[in-house]
Amino acid sequence: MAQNDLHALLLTQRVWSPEVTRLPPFDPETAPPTPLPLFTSWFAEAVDAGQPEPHTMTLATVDAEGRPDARIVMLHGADPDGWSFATHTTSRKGRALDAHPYAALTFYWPVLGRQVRVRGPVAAAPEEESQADLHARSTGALAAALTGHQSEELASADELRRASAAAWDRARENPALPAPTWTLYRLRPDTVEFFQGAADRAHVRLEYRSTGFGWSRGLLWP
Ligand SMILES: Cc1cc2nc3c(=O)[nH]c(=O)nc-3n(C[C@H](O)[C@H](O)[C@H](O)COP(=O)(O)O)c2cc1C
Repeated sequence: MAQNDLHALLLTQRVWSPEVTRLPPFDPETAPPTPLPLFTSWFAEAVDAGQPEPHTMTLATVDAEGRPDARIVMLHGADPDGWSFATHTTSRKGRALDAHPYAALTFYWPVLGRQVRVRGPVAAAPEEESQADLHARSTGALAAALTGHQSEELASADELRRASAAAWDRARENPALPAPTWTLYRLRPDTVEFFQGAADRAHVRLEYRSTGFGWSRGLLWP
């Protein structure tokens, strides 16, 4: 596609068209004093509104050289200990988290014009907990974890097909097989920001800030 076509196409695109998006009012005065209940209710509302894959999020990290990177991962849970996700310690993001154990998560739920941003230090869960979390998931999740080598250079698509087929066999034969580098991480938030889009663009941004003992809250200009 020529550059001009792309530019023209971009100009035809809209965010929050009324056919796909409902923009609920959000009064920050009525928000709970801590971010977790609000996240939980916004997540349930995204599910109810038919948001595809609401449990996927962007995980942003910073590597040893101070360079940022970001990719999609799945949310495994959110509770008073933090927001959790799982990956290989040996992957690019795993190595970045080793160098800088601090990350940002971003959720985008366009059916409701909502974004949630969570930032804070990240810690790996104990080995047994990581493996239990993996074994509670699907055979495909275990097969993918057992395939391993995440982020390493791949010589050919054939090599992956063979490794993946062998991993599926092992996962089916032994659903309790450990995937040693697969690790559950928890991000304990310093800040959690809730963004509610508004048709007149006077969007609401409510940021919760951890004080170490509890939470303070404030609005941000959109
Ligand atoms: C919808 C979706 C969900 C994903 N979930 C995960 C996940 O939970 N864990 C994971 O390690 N990679 C997941 N990935 C793959 C990552 O986006 C990424 O390609 C991979 O983890 C390698 O990233 P890295 O090289 O930055 O470490 C997912 C990708 C997509 C598109």
